[in-house]
Amino acid sequence: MHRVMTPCTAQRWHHPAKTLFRTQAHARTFNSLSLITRAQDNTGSLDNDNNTSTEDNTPVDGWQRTADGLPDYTAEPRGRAKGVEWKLRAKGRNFVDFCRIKVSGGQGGDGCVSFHREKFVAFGQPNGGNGGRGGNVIFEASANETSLQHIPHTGSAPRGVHGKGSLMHGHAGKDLIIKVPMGTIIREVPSPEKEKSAEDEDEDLFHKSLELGETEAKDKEMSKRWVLYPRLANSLTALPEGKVNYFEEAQAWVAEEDRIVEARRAAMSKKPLLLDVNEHTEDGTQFMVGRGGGGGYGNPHFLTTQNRAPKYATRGREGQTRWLTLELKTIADAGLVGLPNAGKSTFLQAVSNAHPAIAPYPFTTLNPYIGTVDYSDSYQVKVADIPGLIRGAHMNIGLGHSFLRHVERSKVLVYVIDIAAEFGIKRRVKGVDDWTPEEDLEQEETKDGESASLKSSQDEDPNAVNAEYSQPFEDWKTLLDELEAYQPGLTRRPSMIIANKADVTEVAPKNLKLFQKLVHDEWAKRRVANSSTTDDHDIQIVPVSAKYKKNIVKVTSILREIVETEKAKESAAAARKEQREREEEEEALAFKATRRNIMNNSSNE
Ligand SMILES: Nc1nc2c(ncn2[C@@H]2O[C@H](COP(=O)(O)OP(=O)(O)OP(=O)(O)O)[C@@H](O)[C@H]2O)c(=O)[nH]1
Ligand SMILES: [Mg+2]
Repeated sequence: MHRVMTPCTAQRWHHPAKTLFRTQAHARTFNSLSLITRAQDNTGSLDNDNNTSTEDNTPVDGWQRTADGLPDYTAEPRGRAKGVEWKLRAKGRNFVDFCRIKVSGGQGGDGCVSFHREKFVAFGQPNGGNGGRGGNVIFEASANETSLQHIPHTGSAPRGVHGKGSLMHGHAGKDLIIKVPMGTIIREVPSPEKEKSAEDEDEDLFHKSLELGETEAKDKEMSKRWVLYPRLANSLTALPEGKVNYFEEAQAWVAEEDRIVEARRAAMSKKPLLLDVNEHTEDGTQFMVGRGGGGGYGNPHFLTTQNRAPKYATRGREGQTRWLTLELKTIADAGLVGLPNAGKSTFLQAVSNAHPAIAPYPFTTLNPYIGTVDYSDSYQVKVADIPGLIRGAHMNIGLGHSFLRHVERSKVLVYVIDIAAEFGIKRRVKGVDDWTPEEDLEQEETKDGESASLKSSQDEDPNAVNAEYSQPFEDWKTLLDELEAYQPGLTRRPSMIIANKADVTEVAPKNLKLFQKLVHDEWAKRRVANSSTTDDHDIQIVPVSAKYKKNIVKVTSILREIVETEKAKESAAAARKEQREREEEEEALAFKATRRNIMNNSSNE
């Protein structure tokens, strides 16, 4: 069975037949209708109302038109350019793989002050119920979620229900369950809201007392923690001489309990929360991230042998509030890495039944996309297609490198190289090549005012074609450099190269030969340099045509081989770790037993 997971936004830019219409039947109807309209337009035999879009040149479907008024599928659709610009401006900050959320557990329900009332029972016992606990905020690992798009900015669980008379306790607030995709890292961050200090609170109280009068302000403050029986406050102020103020006693108890709860909460929040929902996490595992506040006590809680009619109850406690950042690092077996337009999405479409956007302009893919490659024996390999990488991505050029986090967790790196690329000169990237610190220094040293950087660029002719120059090789090196700049050691992962667009027979075979030679030389050099740490694997280069699905099976079988080897290595390492831990535990137990024996023997003597 094919299973494709994709963020919703990634599906936005498809072939028009896929974007505009829900079903293929709709698309077919539209295509046949539009063909009829076009045919009629060309013959000019029909001056109908339907072709207003071609008349006033405003295409209804957003695609640019060719001179003869037909949609130009090779050009970037209108409106999309804006989307790309926005993405480029935001440098990946607006990916749906990072978000911040404020979670707050629900407040506890208030306790109730109530007394039993019955005919001939004038002064019944207190019977106010306790308030219910506030709801918790819970994150649940879900294999069905693929992005953080659905995560709200604030997640507040509902409060507990208040207690009622006749000892009816309020029920607990419902837990708020937020589903998070596998591969999410949850971190607690400091609150951006300014916390009120004790001085600020005093000042607030002072202002309130100016507004309301001192006693009223105090009552209001007290009512934040206490539920008082009507007219209790008056009776407390006019307490006859010699009568004990039980309320003060109750306040002291509650203050002591508050202190303990605060200390426990402070101890718990000392270490900021850090959760990793990774591939070892089971689907449906729940993590409590915002604890609901406890419910308030009803008045029977304050019943003592002396005080038979407590006329106060407490309010529910505030729930726990936390600020969390969620970062999604897609978990895939293989990550496709390549320059824009190399054919990553085309390859993914060829090997899986994913339908990523494919178009001949750069940055077609704006969000990571995952497809599953299915083998005949039901084995599956998850492949992640990420946006194109360009030189300088580590300096946040292009879409930046924020999306590289999606290959960070891939076991295998698959470099997709356009083997038909033929420029002959080094591609210059704005912001990377225009300026270097060395150029600046040279400029300073130049006395005659002529820019040294200009001179140096004149000295070496950029258009000079080097016999050993290979654009695909330069592209591959760019990818390696960018990955290394993002995370040192990333390129040491098991990897393979897809030499895509091998169907372009004019250039591809010639390019491939040189590319293979240069890559093997470079790889050998790197293996020597990193001999202590590099896995001793060679890099395989497979020429394919993703567009025409040629040589795809070879790639998928090599990919499976590498993934299986890696998985076997991982499970062997996990088993070794488990064995070591078990041995350590047994050793510790044996040591304890021996010590106990020695102590027993010495006490017997
Ligand atoms: N001739 C030929 N063209 C190909 C092949 N694979 C992809 N293309 C074309 O290359 C262009 C870019 O393909 P995409 O799959 O969108 O490239 P991408 O690497 O995903 O690009 P970005 O998403 O922008 O990073 C499209 O016009 C494809 O039709 C191939 O094997 N042969
Ligand atoms: Mg793409």
